[in-house]
Amino acid sequence: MLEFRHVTFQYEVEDFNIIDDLSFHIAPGEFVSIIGASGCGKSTIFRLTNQLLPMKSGEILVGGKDIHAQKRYCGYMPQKDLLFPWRTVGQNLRLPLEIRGGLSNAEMEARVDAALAQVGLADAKDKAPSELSGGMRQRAAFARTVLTDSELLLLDEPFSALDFLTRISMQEWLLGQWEADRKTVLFITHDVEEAIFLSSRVLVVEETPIRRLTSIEVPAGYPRTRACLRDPRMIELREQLIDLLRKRGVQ
Ligand SMILES: Nc1ncnc2c1ncn2[C@@H]1O[C@H](COP(=O)(O)OP(=O)(O)OP(=O)(O)O)[C@@H](O)[C@H]1O
Repeated sequence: MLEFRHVTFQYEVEDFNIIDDLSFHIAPGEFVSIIGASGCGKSTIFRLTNQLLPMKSGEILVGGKDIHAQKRYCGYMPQKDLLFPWRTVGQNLRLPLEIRGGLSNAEMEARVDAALAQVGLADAKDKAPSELSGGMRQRAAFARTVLTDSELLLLDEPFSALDFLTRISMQEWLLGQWEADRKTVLFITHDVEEAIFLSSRVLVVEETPIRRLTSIEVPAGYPRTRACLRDPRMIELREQLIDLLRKRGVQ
């Protein structure tokens, strides 16, 4: 679904390639987390994938095709929900449909209503984003990301600003969504436990410049509950990942 082929990228103000000849591959329907120390370049991988940044060399393929030959091939959810405060929740969700065009008003409303119902926000359609809790705003932002109709979702620390309990319930909620429609998810997080609870595979950034990602399989199947975190193999993996990150520096 997503393939980096020898991708190199340098920020203009820097004198080195932060991404240096990087190759990796994500299969369709996988849920893969990327973990690594703060500032190591995780979000840069997303910004290259969605063409917010231009690569120096290499190729990025989505669904087997070069990204430059495609539009709307990925949905992107940044760390902050970025709902537009002057639009209602429903109007925020309409945005990707308006940008895409080709749908009647009634069709757009029907899609927005279905998406809101799916994330448990049917009653929030006419509210302002400021009237929602943090968890509700993240669910609305996720619904808007899904309405891009992309098979590939890039979620950049979507729950980092939430309190502990809301975060746990959002993780469970996201797993349920993913188990239902099996889109390909690439998920950046600082939280090792969050990574292993959600993912089938974890990609670890062990060094900057990023030349490779260390891929580690998570020894748990789906459907999954938090009980899996008590499995000795999961506990061992959590400690192994923490050690890997510590080797590189403070998280
Ligand atoms: N526009 C920019 N120009 C120059 N340097 C940048 C730019 N954006 C990010 N950087 C630098 O590139 C490095 C990687 O940034 P990036 O946001 O990809 O890291 P990250 O791993 O996602 O960090 P975090 O986990 O803290 O969000 C950082 O050192 C950052 O200072």
